[in-house]
Amino acid sequence: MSGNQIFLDISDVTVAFGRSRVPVLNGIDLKVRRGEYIAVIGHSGCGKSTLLNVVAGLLEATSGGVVLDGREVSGPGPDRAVVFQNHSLLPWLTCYENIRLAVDQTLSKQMSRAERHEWTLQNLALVRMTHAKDKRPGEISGGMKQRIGIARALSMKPKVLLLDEPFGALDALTRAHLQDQVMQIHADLGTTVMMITHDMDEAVLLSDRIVMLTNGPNARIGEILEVELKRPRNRLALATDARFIAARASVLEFLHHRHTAPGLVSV
Ligand SMILES: Nc1ncnc2c1ncn2[C@@H]1O[C@H](COP(=O)(O)OP(=O)(O)OP(=O)(O)O)[C@@H](O)[C@H]1O
Repeated sequence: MSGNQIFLDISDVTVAFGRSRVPVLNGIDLKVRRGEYIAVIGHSGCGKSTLLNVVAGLLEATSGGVVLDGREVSGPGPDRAVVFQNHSLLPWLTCYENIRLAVDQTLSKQMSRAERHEWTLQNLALVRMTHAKDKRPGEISGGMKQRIGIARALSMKPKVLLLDEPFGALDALTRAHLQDQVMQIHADLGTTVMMITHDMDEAVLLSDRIVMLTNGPNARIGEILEVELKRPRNRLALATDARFIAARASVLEFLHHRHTAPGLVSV
């Protein structure tokens, strides 16, 4: 990938916690194009959330760094919106107000009050939650809360959407439904996405590339799989698609057999 194609540049990121100083992540190098959908997969505890937190600016790398659209990441910012597994909506605000708060915090200089109202409604519509705009988080399902969380993140017009196992706590049907919505939003808006998942099917269905981390400590990128499936993707058609099955098998094989063999890849 040439220099001017790189939108998100994760460069030689090493993270060590505490006294032992044994790095959790060691020398993570990843170059992401604008609009690319990246999944990060690896065994529990290998450092996926740690990597996402470094990109989010919630955690400082021990060495190495992250550059987004030419600017060094040095703390959290609205250009990197995060959606966590456990929806973090404010329970005393309605769905509309949860999104509106984010809009007011990030876009009040660019948009008038009326425009911010319209933009909030547009983002509710984007995740098909207009009907629940006046409900509070306690009155809606887990899947609906995640949809509001995604709408809130997108409403900030982030350069990168960071998803930390966003569908992990949902039942299979709700999960499938939300994956389809995220695929549609990615197609419509061209958002650059970095998503952590444990789910191989999800990784293959949604991503352009799957970054597979070796086990920690000292986790590295073991392999990067290019998912060469045409978009739009249809989950039913893909279930019997030989390339989908082969990509899934490749991730499975890595997670079962090759996760301890740190082969360095250049990206
Ligand atoms: N703030 C912290 N202080 C000390 N150790 C930490 C801290 N955050 C994470 N770790 C350790 O770093 C390692 C990687 O954690 P991380 O949450 O990034 O893994 P993960 O791959 O996201 O795991 P999972 O898939 O289970 O969510 C773990 O051993 C964890 O205990």
